[in-house]
Amino acid sequence: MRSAIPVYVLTGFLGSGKTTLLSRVLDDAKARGVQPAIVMNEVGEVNVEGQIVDADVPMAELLGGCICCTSKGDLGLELVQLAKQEKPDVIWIESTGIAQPLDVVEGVTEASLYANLMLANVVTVVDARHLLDRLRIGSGKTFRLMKEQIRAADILVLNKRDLVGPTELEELREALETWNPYAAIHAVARAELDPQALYASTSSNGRPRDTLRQQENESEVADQTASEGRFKFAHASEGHAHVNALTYFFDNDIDSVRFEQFLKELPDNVYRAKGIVGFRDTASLFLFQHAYGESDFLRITPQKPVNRVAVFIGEGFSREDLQQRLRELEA
Ligand SMILES: Nc1nc2c(ncn2[C@@H]2O[C@H](COP(=O)(O)OP(=O)(O)OP(=O)(O)O)[C@@H](O)[C@H]2O)c(=O)[nH]1
Repeated sequence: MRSAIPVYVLTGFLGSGKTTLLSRVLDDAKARGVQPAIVMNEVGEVNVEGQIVDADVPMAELLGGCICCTSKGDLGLELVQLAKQEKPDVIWIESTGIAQPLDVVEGVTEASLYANLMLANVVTVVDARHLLDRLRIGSGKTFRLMKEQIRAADILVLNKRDLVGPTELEELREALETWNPYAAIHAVARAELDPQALYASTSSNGRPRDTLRQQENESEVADQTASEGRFKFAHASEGHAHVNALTYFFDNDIDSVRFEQFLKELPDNVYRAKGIVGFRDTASLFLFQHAYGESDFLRITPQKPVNRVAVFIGEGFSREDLQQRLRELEA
């Protein structure tokens, strides 16, 4: 019998660099002749990056909700279907930036009851700059979720090291080691690391998955504080109550300068924006990314028709205001 298909879970807060890392993983798999399959989960109604992923990589999409609550059952079904139909060598799940990792892990382990697959590593990508800022504040739901994602990891990718200084990087490394003494830490920029490091076996470092699960259960009865070196795991639905998303489809091309200005002026409670836009001053399409105050534009030539669309994810922002401003850009 063929050995079980390893399933890797990629997690990390919104905009930390998960897709950047996944694209390296896919390139590496292609170069080595390994057939991957991916499951991409998005809070918005559209999988922006999924529209430009290589067509020969089987992909399941879970849209309009987070794996760890609204799409949890779907994750199991998609995994079983992918495993049986595509028979890939490896499956990567990119969860939303707001996913509670342990719920995703549970979805995978459940699926392994029905298909020949098994949970391999949980890889958490951490945005160095963002974590540092949250560390300074030292509380809040986002900070708690980041810590949960860090604690659940077998491998930690401390990304965006270009945005912090050496002393700050050391401070972050110490925090990661305190919260998760079991995971290997890779401090990188642009998720630049040898993807083979992600496949390293974790059984040898004795990472106690069961202990982690036990801690989660304990936390339901004990309200622990960060100062005690432990913290409370929020229940998934509570953790998401504050998150909202807007998906906006453009009917028209827009002006590039005004759009850049619009991104710069996005309110602080919009953590993440991404999409595909057409600009009036050029015939090309662009994939845009906006995370934690920084924007990127990449000219794309999709091999299939794509939507002109923008997705915004944040906490308690006014969807109506944003929609109005987007309509003005189209006028
Ligand atoms: N400065 C800097 N920017 C980075 C780095 N890595 C990724 N980015 C940028 O950060 C933005 C978000 O990267 P993604 O890889 O899309 O992040 P993600 O975690 O997949 O985002 P979501 O799926 O929306 O949660 C993009 O604009 C990237 O180009 C890095 O190391 N340094």
